[in-house]
Amino acid sequence: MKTIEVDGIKVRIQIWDTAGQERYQTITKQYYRRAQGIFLVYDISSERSYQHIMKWVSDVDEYAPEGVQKILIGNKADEEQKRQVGREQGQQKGRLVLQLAREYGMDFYETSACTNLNIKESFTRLTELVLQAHRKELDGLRVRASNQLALAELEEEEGKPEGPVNSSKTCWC
Ligand SMILES: Nc1nc2c(ncn2[C@@H]2O[C@H](COP(=O)(O)OP(=O)(O)OP(=O)(O)O)[C@@H](O)[C@H]2O)c(=O)[nH]1
Repeated sequence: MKTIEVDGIKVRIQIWDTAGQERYQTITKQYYRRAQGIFLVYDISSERSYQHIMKWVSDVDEYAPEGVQKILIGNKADEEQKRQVGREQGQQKGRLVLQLAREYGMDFYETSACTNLNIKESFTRLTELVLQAHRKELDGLRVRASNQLALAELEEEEGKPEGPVNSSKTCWC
């Protein structure tokens, strides 16, 4: 659990670090179901880790809720001398890193847990995206609720007898 401030609002976020290894996949997939935001992380010094990103993307598409927010992260940016995946050069089935991120609607950051590069920024951004999505969903619900209310009022109005009810006029004696 961590509390961060986004747009002046204090937000408590729960962070899960899922295991990357294949043998923990069954457990990992269970975490997707309740996720609101996901970082897809590769290691810039490992082309192999970048090649796995597409598999993570398709798992997220399959197991995470529809509106889940995703950010692509190239970690270990401090390991420049060991870099195998460039921001521009890293290829994933012919797509460059930035192209891949754009195609899947993901923001992209290079980070370093060692030097703290872009750590706060990426967490703040993901939280911002989750809040925005949440607000949109709430706005949608509000519009739908007020439409239904208006419809109900209209139906009630239509159900009423026309004109004012005047007891003296309805009396035949
Ligand atoms: N140089 C450098 N090393 C890092 C960075 N982030 C993590 N590491 C190192 O990379 C190794 C693996 O880190 P983990 O945090 O265990 O990676 P993980 O992705 O959670 O690994 P899985 O348990 O397989 O999912 C450790 O030795 C870390 O110290 C970074 O930004 N820069």
